[in-house]
Amino acid sequence: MNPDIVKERQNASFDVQKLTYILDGGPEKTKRRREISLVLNDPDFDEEDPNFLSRSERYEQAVRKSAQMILKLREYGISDPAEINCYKSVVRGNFHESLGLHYVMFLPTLYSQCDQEQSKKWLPLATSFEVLGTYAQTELGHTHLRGLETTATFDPTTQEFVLNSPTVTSIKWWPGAGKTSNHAVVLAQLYTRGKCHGLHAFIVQLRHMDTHEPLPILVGDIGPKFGFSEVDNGFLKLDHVRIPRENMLMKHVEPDGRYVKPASAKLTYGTMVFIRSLLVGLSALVMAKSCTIAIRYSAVRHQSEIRSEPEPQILDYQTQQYKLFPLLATAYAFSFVGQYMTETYYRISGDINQGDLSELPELHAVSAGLKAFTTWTTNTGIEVCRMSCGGHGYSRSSALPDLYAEFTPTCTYEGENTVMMLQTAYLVKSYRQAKAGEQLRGIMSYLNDMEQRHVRAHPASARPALVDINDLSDLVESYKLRAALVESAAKSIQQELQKRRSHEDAWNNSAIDLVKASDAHCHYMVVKLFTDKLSEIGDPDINLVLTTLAQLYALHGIALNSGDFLQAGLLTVPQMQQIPVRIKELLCLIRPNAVALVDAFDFPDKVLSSVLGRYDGNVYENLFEWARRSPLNATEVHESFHKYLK
Ligand SMILES: CCCCCCCCCC/C=C\CCCCCCCC(=O)SCCNC(=O)CCNC(=O)[C@H](O)C(C)(C)COP(=O)(O)OP(=O)(O)OC[C@H]1O[C@@H](n2cnc3c(N)ncnc32)[C@H](O)[C@@H]1OP(=O)(O)O
Ligand SMILES: Cc1cc2nc3c(=O)[nH]c(=O)nc-3n(C[C@H](O)[C@H](O)[C@H](O)COP(=O)(O)OP(=O)(O)OC[C@H]3O[C@@H](n4cnc5c(N)ncnc54)[C@H](O)[C@@H]3O)c2cc1C
Repeated sequence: MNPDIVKERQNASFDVQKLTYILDGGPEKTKRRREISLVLNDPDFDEEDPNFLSRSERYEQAVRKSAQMILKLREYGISDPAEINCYKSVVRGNFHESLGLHYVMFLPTLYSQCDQEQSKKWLPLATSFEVLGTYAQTELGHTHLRGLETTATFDPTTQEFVLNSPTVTSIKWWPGAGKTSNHAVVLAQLYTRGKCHGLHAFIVQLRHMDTHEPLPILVGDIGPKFGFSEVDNGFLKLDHVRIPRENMLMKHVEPDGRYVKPASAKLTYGTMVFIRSLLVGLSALVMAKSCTIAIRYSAVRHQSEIRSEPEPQILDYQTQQYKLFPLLATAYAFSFVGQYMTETYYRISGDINQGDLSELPELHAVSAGLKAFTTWTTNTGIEVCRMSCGGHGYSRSSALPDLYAEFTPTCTYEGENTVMMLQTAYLVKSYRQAKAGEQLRGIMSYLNDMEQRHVRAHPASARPALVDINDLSDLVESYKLRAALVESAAKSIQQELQKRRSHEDAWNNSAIDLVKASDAHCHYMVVKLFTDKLSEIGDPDINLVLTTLAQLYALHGIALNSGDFLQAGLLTVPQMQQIPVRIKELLCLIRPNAVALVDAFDFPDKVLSSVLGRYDGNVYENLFEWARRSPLNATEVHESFHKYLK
């Protein structure tokens, strides 16, 4: 064990184990997660580092791993969805699996959209992995759902739908598992009796069940990408492909071609809401991994000098702390927001299953906004962690390049982040309702008292100084008032309408304000949920250290967005000048607990897969060993010497 890291652990002021329990949701859950993590000792999962493999080898390795996972899940009797998720995230490490989409999109779509008869047919096939599925929605030319071109035309004479990609731009593009899957959920515009009824989901067989040869359908892999090398993102061109009427999910077409409206057309989009909710938790996980690597490495890396003494640990540099500790605070904040998002998703989708759709718009708005907010923040955070590790952060051995490459598409898939932030129509609507005197419920209820607060952009000098910057509840209150930026967005729309612009143009001309409002709303939610969590934590040592992190999260956010807080008169200039001073004090308070705080995330070394983030801190000898495994070192003299240099 590296002596620096031993010393760090001795300095901790709280019980790491107890904090792990809080993150997991209780000691029983930690125990179970650790039992599941023992699978890492299984020699069947001993794999070569994918960084040393070609794309084709990586794909093959991923398929093998996916198949092994299925067999082992059966062998170990793991069937609870949360436990399957835990098992997979342990085995998957920092990469994706080839059957990922089958689990996260195909199966959930079947579960939520099959009627009884369809469930009876498709669920046994899909859960036994005879049917391997993908989710084909995006097209070469479109992702905006109303603009999708693929058609499904009902033919009552044969009781079939005819699926067609009429143009190049309508070719399905991106669906994972282009080579792996034999079925797809295809999203297409439904036509029956000559009328278009919008987007619906259909199950389409793509490949022969025994030979895996494609049916008369053009299907394949779209080629190498920024990351996602394990995943065969695919293309799919359908040329008048016929499928039985029974393959339309939720069966909205009667045998005579009559269309039966669903309770809400948006239920077809349910799987996206599910994944967006999951991505909030994934952001927390990846931020926590990145911080673990960068903070452990910063504790064992010595460089330069502060005083004329031996080289200090780089974690002692104030600037290093300023780079990493706000991200550490973010990892904790997002962990609690992830827990909230999961609970909210299951609560509201439970109501939806019972026929109560009243909270669907809020679920959509919250999941879209938090997905965008947390993935954007995490994406930039991983890169800060990588840079903070200097040159060794650039090596794939650090895992940080892989974490970045694998995570960055979360900002794009399941709804591009700007587009997701623009799903703030709900915010503006809520604002208008509150202004009209309606009492809002839930997370939007803070808009109820906006009129009394009169939060508007007028001179700070005309306002009382509301905020004690050392008081978390005051900080939550100022974030809440900043979230009233939605008022500016609503006003911008109003002004555009007064200039006789159409509603659509007024919306587009106010889009920057709308995204800002959405961002401020999400930021408020994160600060509030983090603060609320503190009241549940009885252990005084843990409460203290998490309160310090929550304060840092809140103040750092204000420092980054100082213009908003000043403009709205929520803070005075002298208070604003106090914030960097307080932030520096908080960095000093966090410093002795930094390693213990990342230890509490409890990532086994095999899951982190990072030479820099090793628990024992023995970085240098292992870096050397890792480099020696590079395929370029397989021979002492590379063949290129004989071919070109000699
Ligand atoms: C603790 C650790 C946890 C770890 C968990 C790990 C789990 C692993 C996670 C997964 C990881 C890896 C796997 C990765 C696999 C990659 C998957 C990628 C898959 C995809 O990308 S699939 C394709 C996704 N595509 C999109 O998301 C498209 C985005 N676009 C849209 O959604 C829509 O076009 C739109 C922008 C929302 C607009 O829709 P539409 O044209 O219908 O819009 P309207 O303007 O007409 O809106 C009408 C109305 O409907 C409301 N609305 C829109 N969407 C929804 C919805 N989903 N639900 C409810 N309501 C919705 C909208 O607000 C309007 O309301 P209004 O009329 O104004 O009241
Ligand atoms: C790794 C990966 C895996 C994927 N897996 C799948 C899958 O399994 N199945 C599937 O169906 N799809 C999948 N996708 C596709 C993914 O869902 C889309 O890429 C995503 O929805 C974004 O759409 P787009 O690529 O068309 O971007 P575009 O919508 O073309 O975005 C380009 C730019 O235009 C801007 N823009 C677009 N619309 C607006 C607007 N209304 N207002 C303001 N700005 C706008 C965006 O902000 C962005 O800056 C995957 C994508 C990736 C990268």
